[in-house]
Amino acid sequence: KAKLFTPVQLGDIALKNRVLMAPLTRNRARSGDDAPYDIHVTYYGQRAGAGLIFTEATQISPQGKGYDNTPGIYSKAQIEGWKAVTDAVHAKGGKIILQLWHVGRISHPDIQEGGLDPVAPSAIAAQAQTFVNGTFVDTPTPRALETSEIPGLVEDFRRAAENAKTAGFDGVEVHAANGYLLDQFIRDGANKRDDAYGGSVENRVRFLAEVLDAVIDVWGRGRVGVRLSPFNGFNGIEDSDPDTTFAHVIDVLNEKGVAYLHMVEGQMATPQADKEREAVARLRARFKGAYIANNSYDRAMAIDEVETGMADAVAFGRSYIANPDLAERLERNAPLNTPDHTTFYGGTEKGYTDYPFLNDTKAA
Ligand SMILES: C=C(C(=O)O)c1ccccc1
Repeated sequence: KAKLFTPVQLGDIALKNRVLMAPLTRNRARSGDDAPYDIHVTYYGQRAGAGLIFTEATQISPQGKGYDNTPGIYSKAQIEGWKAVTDAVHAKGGKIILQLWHVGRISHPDIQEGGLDPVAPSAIAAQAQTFVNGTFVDTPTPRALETSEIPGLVEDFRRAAENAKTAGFDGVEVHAANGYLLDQFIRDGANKRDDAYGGSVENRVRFLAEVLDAVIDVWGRGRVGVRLSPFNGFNGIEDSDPDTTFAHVIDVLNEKGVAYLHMVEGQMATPQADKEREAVARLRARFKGAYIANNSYDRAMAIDEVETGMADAVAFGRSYIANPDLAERLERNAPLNTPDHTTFYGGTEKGYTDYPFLNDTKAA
């Protein structure tokens, strides 16, 4: 049997297989309180065959929200909503961790409490759009955070990590990828600060290091992972020297002893270019923990990536949208449902919980 379909230990978390469900924003949290509800219990429960489920990105505070209907992990209703999700996944023998998210400048005053400007390391607008009140809007110039606000943000991550524990998750992932707040601090295109959180690579990675200290204090290093996207330009983020910048980020992850690194390889939803593949391989070799590969993998690529030891597991996004039983289908080399991209974002059951299982397929 291919190694992809065998168990693996991710820090303190034992996984039954190495076919993981990647974090997927679906914009279906309940309007009004941004809490998960019964359709989320069904959706995640259906996908419990994955070795591990990463939840969709989940904001740590109202300030950390950037899009319509993304879920939070800061209120009682949200914690209760997520508890029903983790109970359903565990009842079916699955494992699930929550992705802790703060969008930073990828937001809009219309979605911020009191209509305030979104916050970021510097007052530099992303060349990006977000989806607010049912329409795409340009992200505005954010307000640069005061140095004195950083400890409060670290506390927001700590509290969210504690709430995730209350909600029954098996661990948490710190979202430091895809041009959101932590990535905005790391990459020099968005961070022009002249205090201890800007300038040198060490300074730009400081905020992530402090967040990891807080989250590891809550969970222990064996149940904390990090999502990175060194070469992804999504949300208008860039760095003048990603190899150097992310080599230092990896050194910090090694120093903190995080359980795993979850890498968005290359550009969003695009197979890697050769130079990106080589750069990712250098970063992967530098990291001392477990490595999860992600981004446009198909069955053959995933089998090979794990067989050669390049990755300990592979996370699938769009394939898991359309195939609740993806792990089983891949192991049996069965046909896959085609994802309907028109229902990726927003709505309710349609395109969310209504994809068929293999054994649902009418006899041919
Ligand atoms: C949370 C996201 C990410 O990490 O890229 C996201 C948000 C909106 C659309 C797609 C993806």
